[in-house]
Amino acid sequence: MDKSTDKLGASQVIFVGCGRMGSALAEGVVNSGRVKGERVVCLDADAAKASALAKKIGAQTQLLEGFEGARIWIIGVKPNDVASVIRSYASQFESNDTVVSIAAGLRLGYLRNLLPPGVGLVRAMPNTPALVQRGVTGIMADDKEDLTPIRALFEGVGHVVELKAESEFDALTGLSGSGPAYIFTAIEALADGGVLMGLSREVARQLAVHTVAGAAAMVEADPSVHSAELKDRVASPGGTTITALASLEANGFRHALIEAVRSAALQSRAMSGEE
Ligand SMILES: NC(=O)C1=CN([C@@H]2O[C@H](COP(=O)(O)OP(=O)(O)OC[C@H]3O[C@@H](n4cnc5c(N)ncnc54)[C@H](OP(=O)(O)O)[C@@H]3O)[C@@H](O)[C@H]2O)C=CC1
Ligand SMILES: O=C(O)[C@@H]1CCC=N1
Repeated sequence: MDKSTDKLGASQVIFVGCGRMGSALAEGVVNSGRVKGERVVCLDADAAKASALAKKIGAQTQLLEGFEGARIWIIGVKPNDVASVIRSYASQFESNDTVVSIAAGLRLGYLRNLLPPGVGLVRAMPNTPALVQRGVTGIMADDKEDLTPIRALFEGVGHVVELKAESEFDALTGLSGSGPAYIFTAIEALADGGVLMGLSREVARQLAVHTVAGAAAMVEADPSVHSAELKDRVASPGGTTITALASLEANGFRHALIEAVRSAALQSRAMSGEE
């Protein structure tokens, strides 16, 4: 274990809000082995939801008593609930603690005003593939917060990108935060196409998911090869692929994806109160 994972492993990680993103992170973090289940606490307005998750991952449902190490609070409630949740825990935050907000649209300045002085603050935007350790998370510290253990936590569940300007969170949210939903829709539509052309649903699903995973793995394997080159290698002159690519262009495929990222980013910006 290196120093960064050491520091994380010695921490208590508290998930406030164990919904879709909070539970994916909690499960991914424990499965990564970087934090032991016994050091993880699951809290939710719905106690049964927190208990079920805690049971699944060997975590706790109450803060660890007498714990003197650093504590990382992951605030995983809806953006509209973040202020009231932070206020309700404010008296329990200590100077060794770091609060991590994963809420879309909420700026560090807004969050800082909710916290008692001396408490660390980090903004993060993960995505749900964290559940299977294939997430990607943007992180940024407020002030001079030590990002080492937070980086280690999110690296346990995938790739981490450290942002330098907070305005980049809007674009990152539109691309990777919301992005899994675009790809799930693409997988569903590809499978639908296969079913339309006579495949069984299960065979079509397998073909769609492995095609997307395989193409992504190729792009990941060699960053020096542009994805356009990989696309060209599939398209034979006068063949099936170029015929399909022409159809995608005619139907605004690229434009649809660009606009998806842009509109989600603009929504993230609007949620921050900036237009
Ligand atoms: N879903 C995603 O892919 C991503 C989400 N995010 C961010 O993560 C956050 C959560 O989103 P998501 O997981 O989708 O939402 P969910 O509604 O699935 O989860 C939020 C959870 O918080 C619980 N909750 C509400 N109030 C409190 C409270 N006072 N104390 C403790 N728990 C509470 C909710 O309980 P109940 O349902 O009973 O109200 C629910 O279980 C949002 O801020 C979102 O912007 C970030 C990246 C990706
Ligand atoms: O849809 C949302 O607002 C959240 C943030 C990114 C993904 N889900």
